[in-house]
Amino acid sequence: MDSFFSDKSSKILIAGHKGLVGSAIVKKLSESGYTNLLLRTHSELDLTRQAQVEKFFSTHKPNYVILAAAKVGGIHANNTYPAEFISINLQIQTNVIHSAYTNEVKKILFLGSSCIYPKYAPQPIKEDALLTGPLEQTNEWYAIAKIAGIKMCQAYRLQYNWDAISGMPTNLYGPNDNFHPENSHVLPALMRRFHEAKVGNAKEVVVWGSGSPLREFLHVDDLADAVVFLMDKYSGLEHVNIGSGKEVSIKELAELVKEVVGFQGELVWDSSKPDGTPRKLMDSSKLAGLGWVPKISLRDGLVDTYKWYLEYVKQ
Ligand SMILES: NC(=O)C1=CN([C@@H]2O[C@H](COP(=O)(O)OP(=O)(O)OC[C@H]3O[C@@H](n4cnc5c(N)ncnc54)[C@H](OP(=O)(O)O)[C@@H]3O)[C@@H](O)[C@H]2O)C=CC1
Ligand SMILES: C[C@H]1O[C@H](OP(=O)(O)OP(=O)(O)OC[C@H]2O[C@@H](n3cnc4c(=O)[nH]c(N)nc43)[C@H](O)[C@@H]2O)[C@@H](O)[C@@H](O)C1=O
Repeated sequence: MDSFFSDKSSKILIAGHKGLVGSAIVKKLSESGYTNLLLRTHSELDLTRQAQVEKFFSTHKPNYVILAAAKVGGIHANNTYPAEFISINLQIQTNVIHSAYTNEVKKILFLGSSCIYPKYAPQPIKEDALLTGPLEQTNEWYAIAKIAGIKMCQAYRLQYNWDAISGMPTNLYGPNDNFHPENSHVLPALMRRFHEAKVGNAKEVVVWGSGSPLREFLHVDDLADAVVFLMDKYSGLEHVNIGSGKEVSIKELAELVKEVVGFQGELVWDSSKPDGTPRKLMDSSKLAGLGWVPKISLRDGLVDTYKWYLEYVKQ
């Protein structure tokens, strides 16, 4: 009767609402008429602190939780801060999932990442490839935390018959992304570098690695749409892949970002930087079978993101 879609006045906690994913989910829910979103910044509520999290849940009693708060970063950040990536993510997800259960949240959605799968998983990667082989080293600490999150949702579902689900997004991008020069993901890093090179009349831009790795990108507005769809339509033990189904090489991506930004110079490849996993195209046919498909092409999404960057980020 009071399902996620039908009761627009339900109290919904969107943890991490200032981030790339959380902000897109807030926008999607607000546009869809949800009126009772519970939003706390990191400084207002530190999710690594168990006592703070428990107090928040027992005071505010959310009906639903979408967990989009995490320690997140690109290949360099993952490789450089392994202790933070495993410990912060384990703490956040353990505190939030457990307090959500004990405070009778009706449903929780946990977000993992496509890096949970084995480095050499058969492509496109189906959900059942989880734990079938060794992980990519550059992000194995983050991946281990994410796998623990999926397993925690499964364990609570099995023991308590509680509606905890997990979505596995592919590489995401869009407004409110992190544009840090070293710690961000490839797409915002290149957008910023090409923009600064264009403005500074630089002749060349450095791009990391060999350019040969393949990646699958999804605009964050599509991801937010899929998350709301899963909150309403999916209840099951297995996690669900959320991808675009389209992959590009890093070289193709760099050329596309260069074109969208309007940089006229050359690309220089820095082979001292790691390539990471060679390929991680997910099979998102389970989600398609439930009735959800993405809408935003990579080119349109890049144009939209650069427009946002010019309005909100550029110096
Ligand atoms: N971006 C991507 O390409 C992908 C992301 N994902 C997953 O999606 C989810 C969201 O990622 P994304 O939006 O990109 O990440 P962001 O870094 O953009 O956002 C994460 C948010 O979590 C908050 N946060 C971090 N630590 C804490 C804490 N201790 N207490 C409270 N809030 C905290 C951050 O606040 P603050 O900045 O103030 O610390 C930030 O607002 C994550 O689970 C991530 O693993 C999955 C696949 C790909
Ligand atoms: C979403 C996913 O994202 C991370 O994995 P990743 O896909 O390897 O991340 P990435 O976006 O940082 O790099 C993609 C590719 O791009 C190349 N590359 C070129 N030039 C730049 C560059 O300037 N910056 C970055 N970051 N990469 C660059 C880079 O060398 C690599 O070959 C996980 O750690 C983890 O966070 C996770 O789950």
